[in-house]
Amino acid sequence: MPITLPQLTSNVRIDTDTQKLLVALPSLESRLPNKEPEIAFLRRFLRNRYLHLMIHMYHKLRGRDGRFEPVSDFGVAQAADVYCSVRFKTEDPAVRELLKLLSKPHVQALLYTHDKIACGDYEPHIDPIPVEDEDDEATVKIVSIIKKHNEPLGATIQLSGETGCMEIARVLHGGAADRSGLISAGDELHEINGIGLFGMSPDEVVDMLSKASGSVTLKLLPSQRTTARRKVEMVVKALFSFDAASDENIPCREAGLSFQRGDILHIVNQEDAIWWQAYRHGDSSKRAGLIPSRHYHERQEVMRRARSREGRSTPRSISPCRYSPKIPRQKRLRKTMYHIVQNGVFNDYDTDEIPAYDEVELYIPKPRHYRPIVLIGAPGVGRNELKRRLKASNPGHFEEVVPYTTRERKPFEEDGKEYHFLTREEMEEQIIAQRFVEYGEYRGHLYGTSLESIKQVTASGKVCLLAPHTQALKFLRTYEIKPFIIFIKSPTLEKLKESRMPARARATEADSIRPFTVEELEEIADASVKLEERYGHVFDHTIVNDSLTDAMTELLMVASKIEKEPQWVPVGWGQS
Ligand SMILES: Nc1ncnc2c1ncn2[C@@H]1O[C@H](COP(=O)(O)OP(=O)(O)OP(=O)(O)O)[C@@H](O)[C@H]1O
Repeated sequence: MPITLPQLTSNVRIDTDTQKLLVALPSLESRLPNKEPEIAFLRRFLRNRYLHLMIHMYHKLRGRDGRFEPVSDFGVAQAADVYCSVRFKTEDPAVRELLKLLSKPHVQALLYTHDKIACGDYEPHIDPIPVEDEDDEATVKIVSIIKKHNEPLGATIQLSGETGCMEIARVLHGGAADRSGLISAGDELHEINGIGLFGMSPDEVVDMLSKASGSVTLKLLPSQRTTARRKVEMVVKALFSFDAASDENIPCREAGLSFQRGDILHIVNQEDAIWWQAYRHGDSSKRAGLIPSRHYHERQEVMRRARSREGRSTPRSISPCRYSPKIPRQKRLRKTMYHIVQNGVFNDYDTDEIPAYDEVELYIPKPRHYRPIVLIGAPGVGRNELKRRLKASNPGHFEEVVPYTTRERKPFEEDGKEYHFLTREEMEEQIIAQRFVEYGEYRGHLYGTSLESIKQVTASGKVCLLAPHTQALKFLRTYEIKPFIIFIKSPTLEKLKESRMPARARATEADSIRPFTVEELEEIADASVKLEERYGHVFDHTIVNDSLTDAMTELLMVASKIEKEPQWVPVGWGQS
């Protein structure tokens, strides 16, 4: 394809050296008759306006026409600084515009060129790369990696602000680069399979690397940094879900590790403040990917919450825990015995805390010392029904706690059987001492579930069953209690309507059958979604209570599993 160059215009002065060359061209033509097209190209080139502008600039810089003093020679680093300090303030349109500008390759190239010139680094020079010289082995390293088809190199690459060279930003644990043991963060990457990378963008290099398979040879200049690699390995439960493909800030999407809330991850590297490295538990290759650091996730979440607060027209919505279907009081009394009292102590669990990762360890079940099973769910979803059925499936093995009350004992009641009876003063004292996981008042009497009675059931060698209010979780999730929390989830509204029609509701207690209104069912479905959103990170298992038979089968299966199989628990719980 012919190359057309802009023609020289009259306002650019041709320097004397170029003039001499132009004058010499005709004699060159006569001596090289078969090179006419090349000489014609050279003529056009020598008359090109941009060449003369460049020569003009060169003379200026060399001081022939007076000197320019640069204000700074680290524009690239300054731009990177600015980028990092404002990258999270994306709600501001001016910041978004700035980030866009700073990410443009031509702006980066301009800054890079500026810095080179400002440093006086414009003399042509070729880096000596004494590859074959044994004495200089430490200067350049040639690494050959056998890479499977489609296998990533396992390293991220960036353009160094300091040197302008392509460099290894991080080596991903377990990847091809890591397995070679020869590639480190900070190494300059100069060639891939003999092809020089000068002038290429990181994306082009990544593309080139991903296409290469079989033996891939890299020429690297070792990093001068003396980073003793800190080997930290930590097993965590992810308390949020992450989709690498939709994160705008991830340095390399392909290197990201997407995960779901509840997944168990092995974090193998936390050197980077923003991107940690982890592999999923059970992944036999142990090849790590990038995951958001705790700090980065918290910042993102704070921003997301702030945005959603701005976008909300009504004031802060009430906690899903406070949702409760409008069940006639009399019937409610029979079933739940008491209402939760809102109290400052409970409120802080639902929560400004941002769940990120919970460090976990394996808990090995012990014979005759079972973790209490806690059924959590929207009021009316069926927690108590399932709890009753589970107890009925093996009454000698499963046990409910005996609640406390301040009401008068009836003649047929035994203290410690139906209730533990306390005076109001005694019970209030115990409430203040935080001995109750939940309590409430009904018709002038206090009712509550104490931590002590849960411990007693466990100590008796039975599985303690609880169906408390969500806010009790704060008191239950302790090393001493070690609850296994099962979320009883509402099915879709349509399915809820089908299964909860009075004719179909099959309660174990005949008097607990009650008709639900459509409004109540809507509240159950809605509260269930909100509960899962807010507390999902503490649930160990989820059962959708659509068909009672299916939900029961699953509950029995889970209950048997937790007595036999090791489980991930918060670190510290597994010790005894
Ligand atoms: N899967 C189901 N199909 C049909 N009916 C169900 C199902 N699960 C529960 N029910 C019925 O729904 C009603 C409410 O259940 P349950 O009392 O267990 O709710 P809950 O979650 O304990 O709520 P509350 O806190 O109000 O007691 C009961 O009549 C129960 O029999």
